[in-house]
Amino acid sequence: MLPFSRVTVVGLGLIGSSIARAVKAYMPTVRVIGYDADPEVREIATRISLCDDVTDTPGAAVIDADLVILCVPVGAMGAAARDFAADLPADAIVSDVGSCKVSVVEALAAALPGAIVIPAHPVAGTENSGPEAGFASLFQHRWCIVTPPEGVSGFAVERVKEFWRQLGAEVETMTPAHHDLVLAVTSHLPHLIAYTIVGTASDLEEVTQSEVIKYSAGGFRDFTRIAASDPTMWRDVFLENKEAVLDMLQRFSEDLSALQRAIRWGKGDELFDRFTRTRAIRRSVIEQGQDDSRPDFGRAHD
Ligand SMILES: NC(=O)c1ccc[n+]([C@@H]2O[C@H](COP(=O)([O-])OP(=O)(O)OC[C@H]3O[C@@H](n4cnc5c(N)ncnc54)[C@H](O)[C@@H]3O)[C@@H](O)[C@H]2O)c1
Ligand SMILES: O=C(O)C(=O)C[C@]1(C(=O)O)C=C[C@@H](O)C=C1
Repeated sequence: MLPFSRVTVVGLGLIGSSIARAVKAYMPTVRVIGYDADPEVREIATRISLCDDVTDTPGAAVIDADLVILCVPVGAMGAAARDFAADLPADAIVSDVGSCKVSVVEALAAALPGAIVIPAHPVAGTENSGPEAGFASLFQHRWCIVTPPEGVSGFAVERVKEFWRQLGAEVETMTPAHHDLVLAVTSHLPHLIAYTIVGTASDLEEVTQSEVIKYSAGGFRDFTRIAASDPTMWRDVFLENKEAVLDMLQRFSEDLSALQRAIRWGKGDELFDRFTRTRAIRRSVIEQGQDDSRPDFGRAHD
């Protein structure tokens, strides 16, 4: 059974446009309405028929919705929700896809007092952004973490979970604080490291820009993909998940210093042990089906 029949997507970039495409592909009878603050994005969304309708105001987009999903940068969630608050039907469920949850939960509670808000985070994406970057299969076999507030209706939570299952995701539930800690180490810190290493390489006076490009065949190339991720989105993630990221960064710096010492003092056993442990982690990631390099895994564009 369909959990919703009228879905509104606010923010028609990579994730919003992927949701719109996935709803059309996997729940074809559901009506999808879209809104984006950027008129150029609205124009593209209309031209490529992303939704059944793209409205010029946020209020018109939500007026008869039973699910509204905010797909804007995490620092813009509160403002985007305030823009449609007056027109939101009382029984509509509001959700979001933000990469961190504690600050988004607070922003949405302040912007939409009394509304049913059930946040979620599909742990799936790419380094690209905008309405033309999305694809329907993005969420297939990927995790979607739902962070329901205490006291919210179990039936409403189940509808949001079922929505994500029908888009192909595996659903998990967590508290917002636990989500932010886990994602700080599995997603936010890796992005910070990628932004740093690519910046460091391009700043080296002894190595020319063309050499960085020419010889970036292996590990560095993978870092450049991550470091090409959207600057607005990631600026907001680091500012809004500040405490958890700083906590993980502190641990990372300590571990990096230990490796630095091991290299300086020629402690080969220490390096070997560490690399053996991390190789085992990579192998269990692959065994659990989370290997992005598999051609059949999640990323196949439709
Ligand atoms: N990119 C990823 O890999 C990824 C994965 C999972 C979750 N997320 C989360 O999804 C959200 C969207 O990310 P994205 O990658 O789709 O970004 P994107 O840049 O592709 O799209 C964001 C869209 O939001 C619009 N927007 C900004 N402020 C707005 C407002 N106040 N009202 C209406 N529209 C507004 C922008 O014009 C833009 O079109 C973010 O919260 C991000 O943390 C991203
Ligand atoms: O695959 C990528 O390009 C991503 O960065 C996706 C990724 C991640 O870190 O896994 C990025 C941010 C999200 O909130 C969820 C997914």
